[in-house]
Amino acid sequence: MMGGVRFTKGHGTGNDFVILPDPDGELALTPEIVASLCDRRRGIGGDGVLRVVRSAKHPEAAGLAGEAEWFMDYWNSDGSIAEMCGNGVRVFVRYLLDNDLATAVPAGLPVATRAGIMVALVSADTIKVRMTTPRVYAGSAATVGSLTLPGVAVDCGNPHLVCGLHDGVSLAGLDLHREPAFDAGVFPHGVNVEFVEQAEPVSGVDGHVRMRVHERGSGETLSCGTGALAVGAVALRDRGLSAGSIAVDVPGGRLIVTHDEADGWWLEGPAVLVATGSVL
Ligand SMILES: N[C@@H](CCC[C@H](N)C(=O)O)C(=O)O
Repeated sequence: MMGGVRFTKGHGTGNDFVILPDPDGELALTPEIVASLCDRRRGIGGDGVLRVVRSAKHPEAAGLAGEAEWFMDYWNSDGSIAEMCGNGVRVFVRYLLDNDLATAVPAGLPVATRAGIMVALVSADTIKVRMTTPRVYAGSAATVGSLTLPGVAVDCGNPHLVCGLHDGVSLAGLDLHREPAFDAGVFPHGVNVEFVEQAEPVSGVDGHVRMRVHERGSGETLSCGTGALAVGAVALRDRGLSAGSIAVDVPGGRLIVTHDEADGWWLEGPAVLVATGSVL
């Protein structure tokens, strides 16, 4: 397949990635290769692939090379390409730092993505990234089995549909083995669908919610950073807050979404590397 190619495995709140170092953009990645690397039984296993390539060496990022040395070339586990991955970019930064490809700077480490430049602040346990401003723009709905749930469309650089649960519907009870049905007129390129329920108050934040997600191109995952951003934006809006922080619990842990009117939208959580190896 790609004999001898080195990889690292990492995750952010259980959203896991195969990281492929390719500084000069020489790997001939295809959707089939990505899908086989991500296969959990016959491959390494992952929700997606993060190719680590110099911006100057990738046709989609060369224009950003003056602002960010590295480009996160993100692929979903089915081999499709996405604009952005919030957990992915945090794990990508952990990889750059641990492999001496970049150093953390107080002003933030810039990373190029298909959704533009993201800037990362690093601490011992977490990586916090300034994200694209989420745009809450339309009402829509998702159908899971016999249940149709109204929701709101949110553009986070990639498409999201945030659906709140009404009384009598439990988050744990949703069957997300299959892709929820959605309105292709609203989401012509597919959509990541988040299901949200309110959670008990926790200190230090303005709200606390729990979510599950069905990701475009990857199925149900343990976490989605851009999904948490979309959910956080809707939660702040629903509380009438133009700034503040929301704790978003995902099956794989907790992410914190913060909006600071002067400093933008931030996503914070753990980012961990777990193994390295080479593809046979
Ligand atoms: N898990 C990611 C999102 C990955 C891309 C998504 N599946 C899409 O196709 O838009 C995250 O942490 O944001």
